[in-house]
Amino acid sequence: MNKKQLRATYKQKRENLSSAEKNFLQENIYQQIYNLDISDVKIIHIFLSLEKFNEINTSPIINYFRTKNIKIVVPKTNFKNNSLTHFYLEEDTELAINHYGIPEPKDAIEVSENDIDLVFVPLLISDKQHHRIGYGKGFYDRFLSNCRPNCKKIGLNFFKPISEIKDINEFDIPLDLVLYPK
Ligand SMILES: Nc1nc2c(c(=O)[nH]1)N(C=O)[C@@H](CNc1ccc(C(=O)N[C@@H](CCC(=O)O)C(=O)O)cc1)CN2
Ligand SMILES: Nc1ncnc2c1ncn2[C@@H]1O[C@H](COP(=O)(O)OP(=O)(O)OP(=O)(O)O)[C@@H](O)[C@H]1O
Repeated sequence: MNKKQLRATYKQKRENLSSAEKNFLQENIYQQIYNLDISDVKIIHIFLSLEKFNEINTSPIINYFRTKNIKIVVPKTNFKNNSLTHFYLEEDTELAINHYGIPEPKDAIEVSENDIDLVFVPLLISDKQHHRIGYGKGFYDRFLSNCRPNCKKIGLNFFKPISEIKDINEFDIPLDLVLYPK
C-alpha cells in the first residue's frame, strides 16, 4: 500500500476501536511513557487529542509530566501554510477548540522549537525504520526539521509498525522511538 492507502486504512482502524479497546491500549502506552528515562528532559511538546479521530487521550501524559515539574508545550495550527507555533500549557491555560476540532491554548507564552527536549508525535502508522504517516499536511515534518538534533522524537500509536513505508520523501524525518501497545 502507498502512503495514501495506509493513511485511510489506519485512520479507519483507529476510528473503529471501541472505547474499551482504546482504554486498554492507551493504558499500555501510558505505562511505557512512565518508564522512559526523562532525566535530561525539562520541556516536552505534546499534542492535545483530536476526539473526532479517536486519538490517544494525552491528558494523563500531561498530568504525569506536570508531577515531574517538566514544562508542557502544545502546538497551534496555521492551516494557511500548514505550520505550527508552540505555547506553554500551564494548569490555568484556557483552551479553545479550533475549526478542525483541535483544542488550542488561547493566551499563552510562545516557545521556540530550540527549547524543546522531547516531542510526542501523533501518527496513523509507522514502519520499522520509524518513518511515520500522519494526516498528510506535513505539519510535523516541518516542525521536527526545526527542532534541535538532540531533541527526542517519540511517536505514539495504537498499532504495530508495518515493515516498510515505501514512498517516503525527502521531508520525512524518522522518529527516535515509536511506542505502541506491547
Ligand atoms: N491532536 C493533534 N493535533 C495536531 C495534529 C495531530 O495529528 N493531532 N497534527 C498533525 O499533523 C496537526 C494538525 N493536523 C491536521 C490535519 C488535518 C486535519 C483534518 O481535519 N483533516 C480533514 C480534512 C481537512 C481538509 O483537508 O480540509 C480530514 O482528514 O478529514 C486535522 C488536523 C497539528 N495538531
Ligand atoms: N519541511 C517541509 N517543507 C516543505 N514541504 C514539506 C515539508 N515537510 C513536508 N512537506 C510537504 O507536506 C506534504 C505532506 O507530507 P507527508 O505526506 O509526509 O505527510 P504526513 O507526514 O502524513 O503529515 P503530517 O506531518 O501532517 O502528519 C507533502 O506534500 C510534503 O511535500
